[in-house]
Amino acid sequence: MSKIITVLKDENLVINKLCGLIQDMSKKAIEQEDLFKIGLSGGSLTKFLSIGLPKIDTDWSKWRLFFCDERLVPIESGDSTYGVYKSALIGTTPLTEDQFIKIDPQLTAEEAAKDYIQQMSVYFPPDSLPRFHMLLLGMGPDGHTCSLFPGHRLLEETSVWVAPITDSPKPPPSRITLTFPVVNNAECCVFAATGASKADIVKRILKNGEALPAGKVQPSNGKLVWLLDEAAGQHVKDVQTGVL
Ligand SMILES: O=C1O[C@H](COP(=O)(O)O)[C@@H](O)[C@H](O)[C@H]1O
Repeated sequence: MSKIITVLKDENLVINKLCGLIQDMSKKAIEQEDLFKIGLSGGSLTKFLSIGLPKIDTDWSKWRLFFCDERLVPIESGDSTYGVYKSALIGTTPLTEDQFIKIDPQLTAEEAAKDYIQQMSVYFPPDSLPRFHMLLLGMGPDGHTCSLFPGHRLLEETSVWVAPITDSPKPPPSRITLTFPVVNNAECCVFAATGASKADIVKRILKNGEALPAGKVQPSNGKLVWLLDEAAGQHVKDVQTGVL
């Protein structure tokens, strides 16, 4: 695994760098496979992508957008990650609704996870682990990523690509999430975190090496990138690595 930790001056620079990386990865994937398979997270990432993605240069028709995790709520709810991207990206980019691989919020979490695996099987051969070109990840103040929370039994889940969770410590409680074997099989995983509220957890993971969920993201045959602004990265400037 190659690992890059970069602390940039402010959130705008994080957004520019993140979207520049997405542009480069999309071009490479489209050249090689004629399709770009990317996984999106919710939370603060929705804001970064809503600002940055409309400015990039790419062949949008080749994109297929999946969810690293999703909440089992109606699409109209402010908690629906797809709902947020739908309002922010359809109309401001050439993306269309059918390029998003969405959950069915009418299903139970268990049914939705199985259904999502079925939908993924159209794009990934069922007999090996899915290999996303890129996963865009967030990290909560407790160190969770996707809907993989500290101390939760799903951290050990290895038998399915996508798991249901009905006791998420962060509301809403019912969600589905990619599991670690899939996350760590991606070509490139990128964390973007900004603001002083993330400084302590960033230090615990990147400096102290605590085995929190976000710290367990270590793509076995891929690239890991952490993009931080000065506020989030204030305690880790001395552990910056690599060049982007
Ligand atoms: O609940 C969630 O939280 C994480 C982190 O969100 P952030 O707002 O602290 O960046 C997010 O990555 C995940 O997709 C979401 O469901």
